[in-house]
Amino acid sequence: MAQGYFITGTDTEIGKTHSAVKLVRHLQAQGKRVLAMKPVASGCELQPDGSLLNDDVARLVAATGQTDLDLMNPYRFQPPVSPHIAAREAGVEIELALIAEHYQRLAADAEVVLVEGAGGWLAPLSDRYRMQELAQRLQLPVILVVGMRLGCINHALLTAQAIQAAGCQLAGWIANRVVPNQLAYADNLATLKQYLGEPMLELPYEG
Ligand SMILES: Nc1ncnc2c1ncn2[C@@H]1O[C@H](COP(=O)(O)OP(=O)(O)OP(=O)(O)O)[C@@H](O)[C@H]1O
Ligand SMILES: C[C@H](N)[C@H](N)CCCCCC(=O)O
Ligand SMILES: [Mg+2]
Repeated sequence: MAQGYFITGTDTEIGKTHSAVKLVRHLQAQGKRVLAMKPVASGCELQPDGSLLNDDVARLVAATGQTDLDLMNPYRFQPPVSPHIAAREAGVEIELALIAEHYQRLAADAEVVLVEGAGGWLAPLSDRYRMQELAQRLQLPVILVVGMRLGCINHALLTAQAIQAAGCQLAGWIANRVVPNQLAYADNLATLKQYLGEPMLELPYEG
């Protein structure tokens, strides 16, 4: 059975997928078989064959080589809005049990499974569930991607506090440089280290 990780972030669009792809490649370089999961994706494009494809999913499968997109991404919605709104508009009830079943099937076939949330830690999936409940249900340690920019210290500490309060394990965090020249980057990083410990990875800005 694979070791799984739930990848969350300080916000949407701060590099969860970017970081997940880097982690996939890093683990593959160690000889590990890695699979990815994006259980719920909003902001999908309609394909010529009528299916929906999310860019995160495309980027993850390009790294892992997965072919079963229904298994890794059971829930997809076209509008680029919060998943609970997209699901409600589509008349879909997101079921954690179904996601857990898909996760188990991926985990049976890999050494590491990376599960990317959507948005941040408390982004809603429905009126009942948020990303937090999904991570709890899958019982996965959490990797927190911090999009390094002004305001990220507050967002990172709030998120870390919520992860711990939920009884989840913060396995590590990634300092992802989403802006080219964050003022006082080194001091920001040092402050985050004081609270969160060493990051597992520091990713450069790739402009
Ligand atoms: N280190 C980086 N350097 C340059 N660009 C980056 C970096 N990290 C992320 N980006 C860019 O920022 C954008 C958002 O990144 P990404 O899609 O990984 O965010 P996300 O947190 O996964 O968002 P979502 O909540 O939609 O899943 C992308 O265009 C990505 O290429
Ligand atoms: C469409 C977007 N790129 C993400 N996939 C979904 C972001 C959800 C954010 C919810 C919120 O916290 O307001
Ligand atoms: Mg993403």
